[in-house]
Amino acid sequence: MGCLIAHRMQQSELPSTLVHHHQEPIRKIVVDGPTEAHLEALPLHTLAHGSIKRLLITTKAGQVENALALARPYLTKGAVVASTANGMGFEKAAQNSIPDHTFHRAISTAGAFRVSANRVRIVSSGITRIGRPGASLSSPQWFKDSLQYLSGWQWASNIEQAIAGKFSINCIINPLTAVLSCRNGELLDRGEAKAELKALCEETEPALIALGLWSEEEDLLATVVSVCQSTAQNNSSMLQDTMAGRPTEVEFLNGELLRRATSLGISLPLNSTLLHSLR
Ligand SMILES: NC(=O)C1=CN([C@@H]2O[C@H](COP(=O)(O)OP(=O)(O)OC[C@H]3O[C@@H](n4cnc5c(N)ncnc54)[C@H](OP(=O)(O)O)[C@@H]3O)[C@@H](O)[C@H]2O)C=CC1
Ligand SMILES: CC(C)(CO)C(=O)C(=O)O
Repeated sequence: MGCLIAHRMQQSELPSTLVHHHQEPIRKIVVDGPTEAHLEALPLHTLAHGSIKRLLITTKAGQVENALALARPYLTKGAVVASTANGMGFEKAAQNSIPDHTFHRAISTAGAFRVSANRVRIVSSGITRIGRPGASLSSPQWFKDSLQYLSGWQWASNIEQAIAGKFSINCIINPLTAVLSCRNGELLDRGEAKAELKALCEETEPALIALGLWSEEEDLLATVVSVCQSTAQNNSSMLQDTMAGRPTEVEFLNGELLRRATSLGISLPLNSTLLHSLR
């Protein structure tokens, strides 16, 4: 995600620096998109303390807190910080690691994945909504000066809605594709997968509604089916993580859903089984 955004900023001639948490610079990252491009990533420690005015953190949900703690000395007073991570349940810890700064969320339908250590493939640039949870502000000046120039980027005065919508869909597609080891589209093509998809939606939708994360007017199964169709060839991010032996974001999806549902006395056995098999 970091390379996708850095690439888009480079194309739009918006000044940006791609920074990573390792010791040495990466001189050449190849970005495969409609055209091939190259990026360079600098180690965070080579920047001057107090020099970052705007920071987009593009780690997985479980790494946001640690990445922010590393970045904190490099932020200017009043710096704007945003995370592109999916899922829920990491926001409080993230905000606590940068008490003097405001934490934003960016929710994206983009698709990019690492083909190898220094090669990234962009599948789609998608739509990215960014906003400040808990504050319904109109588009701030820093957004108008920068990210507004990236096509597909929008200011969201109600970012919670975008977070909840993506969370709900990811709670269904991601664990099922990871456990069944199939592409998103195969959830619809394989009979037993389709039955599991339907059963998981039936269990999850009332809990999401009770938690205020999904609207009664929307049909979760129909929405999920439509996302599976439009991303049929994708390996979901959770399947990519299990295939690469990386930790998944399941704790911030089904894990967080189960914690919230339990607090309302709702039990979700299918979600619980998926969580335990992916932990
Ligand atoms: N990829 C996509 O198309 C989309 C991704 N997202 C979301 O964006 C987030 C990032 O996804 P994605 O880019 O695919 O994930 P990746 O795992 O590909 O990249 C995460 C990056 O974070 C780095 N990292 C890990 N730990 C730390 C740390 N403690 N401090 C600083 N950097 C760290 C990793 O470096 P290293 O591996 O070297 O440790 C890696 O470069 C996820 O939450 C994902 O769900 C949302 C929409 C689309
Ligand atoms: C929508 C979906 C399932 C697309 O692959 C996704 O967001 C992910 O893989 O994390």
